[in-house]
Amino acid sequence: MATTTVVLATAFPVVGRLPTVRSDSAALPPGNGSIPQYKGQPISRRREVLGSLRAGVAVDKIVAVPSRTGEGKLGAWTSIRQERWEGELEVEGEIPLWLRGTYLRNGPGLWHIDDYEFRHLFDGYATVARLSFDEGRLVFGHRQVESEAYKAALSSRRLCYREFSEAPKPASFLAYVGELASLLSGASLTDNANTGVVRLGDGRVVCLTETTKGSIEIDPETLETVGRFEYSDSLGGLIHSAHPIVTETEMVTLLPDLVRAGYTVVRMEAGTNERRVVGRVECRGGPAPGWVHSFAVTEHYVVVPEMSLRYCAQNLLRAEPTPLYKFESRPESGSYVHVMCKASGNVVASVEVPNFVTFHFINAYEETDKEGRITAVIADCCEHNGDTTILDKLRLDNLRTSTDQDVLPDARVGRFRIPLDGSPKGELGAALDPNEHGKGMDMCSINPAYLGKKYRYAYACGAERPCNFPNTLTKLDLVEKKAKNWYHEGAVPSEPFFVARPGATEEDDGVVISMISEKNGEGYALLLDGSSFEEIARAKFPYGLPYGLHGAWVPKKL
Ligand SMILES: CC(=O)/C=C/C=C(C)/C=C/C1=C(C)CCCC1(C)C
Ligand SMILES: CC(/C=C/C=O)=C\C=C\C=O
Ligand SMILES: [Fe+2]
Repeated sequence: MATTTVVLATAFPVVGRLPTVRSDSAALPPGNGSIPQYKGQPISRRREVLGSLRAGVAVDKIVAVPSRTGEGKLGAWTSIRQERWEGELEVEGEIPLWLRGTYLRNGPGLWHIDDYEFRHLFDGYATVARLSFDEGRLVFGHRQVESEAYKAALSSRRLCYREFSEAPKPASFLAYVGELASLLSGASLTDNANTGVVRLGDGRVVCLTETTKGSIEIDPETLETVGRFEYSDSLGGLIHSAHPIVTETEMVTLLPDLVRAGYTVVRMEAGTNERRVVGRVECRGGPAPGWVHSFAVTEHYVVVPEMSLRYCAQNLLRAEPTPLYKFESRPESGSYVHVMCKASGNVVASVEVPNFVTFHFINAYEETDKEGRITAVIADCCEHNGDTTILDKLRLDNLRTSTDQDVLPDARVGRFRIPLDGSPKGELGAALDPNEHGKGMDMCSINPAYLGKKYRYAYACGAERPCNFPNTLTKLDLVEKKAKNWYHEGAVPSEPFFVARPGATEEDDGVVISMISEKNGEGYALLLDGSSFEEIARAKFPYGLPYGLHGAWVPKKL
């Protein structure tokens, strides 16, 4: 079998081999097929290797690689297994000399086990990419996160744990009863830490997902899996928000309580593994808590969203995915936002708000009157106009096949105003005209120095239509209510990540990093100037990377 070797002119050694590639995703037909059988039964969902990759690709051997001429296509949605790749990239343009440190990006990049294809973007096994910047040079690394779920799939060649939409199918009723027990104990839940990555105040780097056990420490330099991040407290809780708020001193997160619908707000001091309870929010709607992927904080408060898209016990138990996966839409139960005082743990406001759907909060801050009294909390999020269909639009067959159709549902910067005067209702509107960003809106970042404070700029992915996925990088000016957009035909950019210039006094003084998957199957790291939003540098990857979700910045130790 022919393979292509990528040779890079580099002062750094290139470590590792090119990835194992499953298929040319762009050419994959839609369709579901059946779930693999549990406990050694045959895997029944099979597909041919399609497109321009060489036939006979096997998962466990490096037998096919993309060529640099584009004959091996690696779109954003191509499943890739990469045990380790590391090497210096050639840079076009200029990387600012002050940019010293490592950008890490995590995401689900391996969407198959042998011939069995995962269905949903969120199912794939975690894949971390790194860009290390120093003295204007750039080193790239790429590696799988070695979760138990990933290792078990690799060795037994089948799905072994419950992923976001996939679950091993019990072979018999008895096995089903066993499954129920292991779901309740958490034993069957995945630890596939594929959503994001955070650098704790003490320097440890942890990959995360929504299951608590899916907290996995990695080495930011080698990307090696260090081991499971164990919480030393006895708070338990099988799930948590995938997006804790992390500062130099602490990490704050939410633990949804599926039994007594509510959320526990917890804080973990840097340097410890012990979460302590800040307070508890009782849900106002029922019967289960609303799904919480992320939340927001201000200087004094934690903003706890309660969406009417709620966790659903029946759907949690199902092996086959439903259109809303583990959730159900209950608009009649109402939507709420709760505000908890960080110092006392008291809930100081709990308001009903219009129906909303969000994955990602952008930021929040306190509104004050002329006397400096706090009158309200303002919280911004990437809001999908209350429409839950975005969740199903992130199915891989949709992402792979409807690239030229305008099927991305509209979204906006949803701005909540939560009064602190005891009023029963909060407001929700668009922070700027959604046409400014093509009515696509997700995957946001801000200057971290403005966390919880009044802020002006956010960076996110917007849309240039027609599209089936956010395909622009957009800089949002929330004061002027304008957006500047970066777009390249056919490209899929990942979350724009803002890194401030040390010593900067302007909010947008810094760079924005994104990884781009190109239409021709290649890809590159892109650096935009935070202020002008113009390109300042790019560096081509040795092969196109699968799409990734969220990132973190690890400053170079000086
Ligand atoms: C990748 C991403 O953004 C979200 C991943 C979410 C996951 C893996 C959720 C998993 C879950 C289960 C396996 C069962 C319990 C519910 C839930 C937390 C949704
Ligand atoms: C990629 C995404 C939504 C895109 C919609 O426009 C959501 C990702 C969620 C998990 O991190
Ligand atoms: Fe997320």
